[in-house]
Amino acid sequence: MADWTDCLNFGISIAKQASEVGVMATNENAVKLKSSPADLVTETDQRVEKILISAIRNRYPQHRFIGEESVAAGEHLELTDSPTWIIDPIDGTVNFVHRFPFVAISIAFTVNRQTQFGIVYSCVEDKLFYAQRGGGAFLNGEPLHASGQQGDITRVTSHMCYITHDIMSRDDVALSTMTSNIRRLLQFPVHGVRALGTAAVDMCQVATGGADAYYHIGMHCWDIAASAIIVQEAGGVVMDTDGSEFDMMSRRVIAASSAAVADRIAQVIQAFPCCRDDEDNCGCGATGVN
Ligand SMILES: Nc1ncnc2c1ncn2[C@@H]1O[C@H](CO)[C@@H](O)[C@H]1OP(=O)(O)O
Ligand SMILES: [Mg+2]
Ligand SMILES: [Mg+2]
Repeated sequence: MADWTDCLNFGISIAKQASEVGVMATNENAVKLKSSPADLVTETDQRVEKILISAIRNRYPQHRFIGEESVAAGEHLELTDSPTWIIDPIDGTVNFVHRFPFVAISIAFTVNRQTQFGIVYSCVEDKLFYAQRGGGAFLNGEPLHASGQQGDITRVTSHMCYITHDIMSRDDVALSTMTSNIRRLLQFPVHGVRALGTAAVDMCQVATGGADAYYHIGMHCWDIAASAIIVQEAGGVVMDTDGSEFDMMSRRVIAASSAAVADRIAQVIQAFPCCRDDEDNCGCGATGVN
């Protein structure tokens, strides 16, 4: 089996460099709207993606890329069997613009469409989450372990802490489904609900054991691919919101401390129409969700 450790180490070093010269070096206030008032892009997002892709391309000229800002600029999104880097240059752009201190660079690497490693660098916190397939998950070099929480409602100590998401869509159907899902989740024994404003770092909280579950519908592959393998390698579970196998292109994810917790969430939440990442005009009827 091929060993992708060199690529992992290279990805870690360029994520840190791009954070230093791009994310942390910039006070950005030139903002453009994308799909909704919560979906923003700045020149720094675009610059950081260029820094990452040109460094990787220089070192690995045969590799392919799926980058959030390249796709936004019109590049076709297609995951093939070739080695592919899936990049979110700034996860948490709204935070970045407001200087709310959670922004991350998220990088996943796939071969034969299977994720080999994931890197989430939380720039302001200087926290480096990473995991390689079969090699465990780490935070700044220390092993990560999901909580193992089973969601046993008879024990106060087993009450869960959920991480949830920002509601970024302004579409009526999506909004009412998401808010009613939060009400449904609060019927479980829940100690607290949190959201940091970056899906990648939110999901990594499940890998640390600090949160027991995260779910969302409407993210893109670059938001969740890296943190999904980090959760799995920390002993957590990722699945589709309908309970089926996790598919990074489906834009639906539950990340949880155990299969029991993930299953319970899958049973209560409702989905809303949302086109797959790898399907143009899928005809699902979604409006304003992208
Ligand atoms: N259409 C959208 N609008 C706003 N945020 C989105 C989004 N799709 C994904 N997100 C992600 O949702 C989280 C909170 O807004 C972030 O991780 C953000 O990623 P981004 O910052 O890379 O856009
Ligand atoms: Mg993102
Ligand atoms: Mg982004």
